[in-house]
Amino acid sequence: MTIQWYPGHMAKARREVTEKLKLIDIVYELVDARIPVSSRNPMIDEIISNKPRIVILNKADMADEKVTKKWLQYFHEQGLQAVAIDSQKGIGLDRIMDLSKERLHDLFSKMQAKGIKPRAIRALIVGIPNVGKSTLINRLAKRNIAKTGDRPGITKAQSWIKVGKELELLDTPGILWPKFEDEEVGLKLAATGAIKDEILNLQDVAVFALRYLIQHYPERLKSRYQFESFSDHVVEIFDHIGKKRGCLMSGGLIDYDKTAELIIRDLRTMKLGRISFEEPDGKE
Ligand SMILES: Nc1nc2c(ncn2[C@@H]2O[C@H](COP(=O)(O)OP(=O)(O)OP(=O)(O)O)[C@@H](O)[C@H]2O)c(=O)[nH]1
Repeated sequence: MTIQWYPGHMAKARREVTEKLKLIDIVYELVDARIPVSSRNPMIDEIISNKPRIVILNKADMADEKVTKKWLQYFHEQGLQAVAIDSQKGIGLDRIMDLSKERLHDLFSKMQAKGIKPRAIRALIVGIPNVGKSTLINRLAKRNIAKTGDRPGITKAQSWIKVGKELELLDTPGILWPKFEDEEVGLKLAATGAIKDEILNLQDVAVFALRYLIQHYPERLKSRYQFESFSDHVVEIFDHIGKKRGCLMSGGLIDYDKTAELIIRDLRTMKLGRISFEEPDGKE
């Protein structure tokens, strides 16, 4: 789903998340491990405020492991707990629970000291479109999704999903907007598939991706597209790939749209391996 964000829509999304925050103990902020900053909501700190939070780097199976490690360190240095997961295969999910307990230990001890009966941790998943919120909810819930029903005393009925005995998730995640006014962020979102292809220029996205690959992953390019001699000029690389893969128009001219499509498809289907598009010590 791609949402067209406009000011009214943003305000509504923010209001909805703020409402939900009142019901929960902890926020799971889902980001794309390949672009952990570009896939964040630009106002997230303000929106979440001082509610406990865990940053979850999803789709870690598609990101460069070495870079993901740096990101985990980066968030740690920012005072945030972070974990890298693959919600499609369910890898790393146990760690979410461990970190949640760790983070909420003091709060729950205080509640107990006040005589409040121990209960499950209540959590809300938030993130930009397509980051994997539903996949994570389904994974966590496994097959035995149990809704605990509505809670009294809240304006809008909310359903909870039980995850074992110790965790309850709000069943509708909070959808937030990305920082799309920044062109480079838009290109990164497009390269990773977070933005629908119809609303962007595929050639721009492919050129952006190629430039990044030339700089950070030249070996992957060389082996995927069999370069005999490798130029680091993006147009020559584009031409080479177009020719090599038969993306030609009548008269033998290179079909740049087709070539761009092929490059992007290769990227998204991991034919070029696990790739991260931003690093904490580099550009965002
Ligand atoms: N490889 C990989 N793909 C994932 C992972 N998590 C989700 N996906 C895929 O990413 C796509 C989007 O996932 P969703 O769960 O629909 O994302 P969402 O955040 O709920 O999206 P919206 O409903 O648009 O807000 C789907 O094709 C998922 O299969 C993951 O950890 N690894």
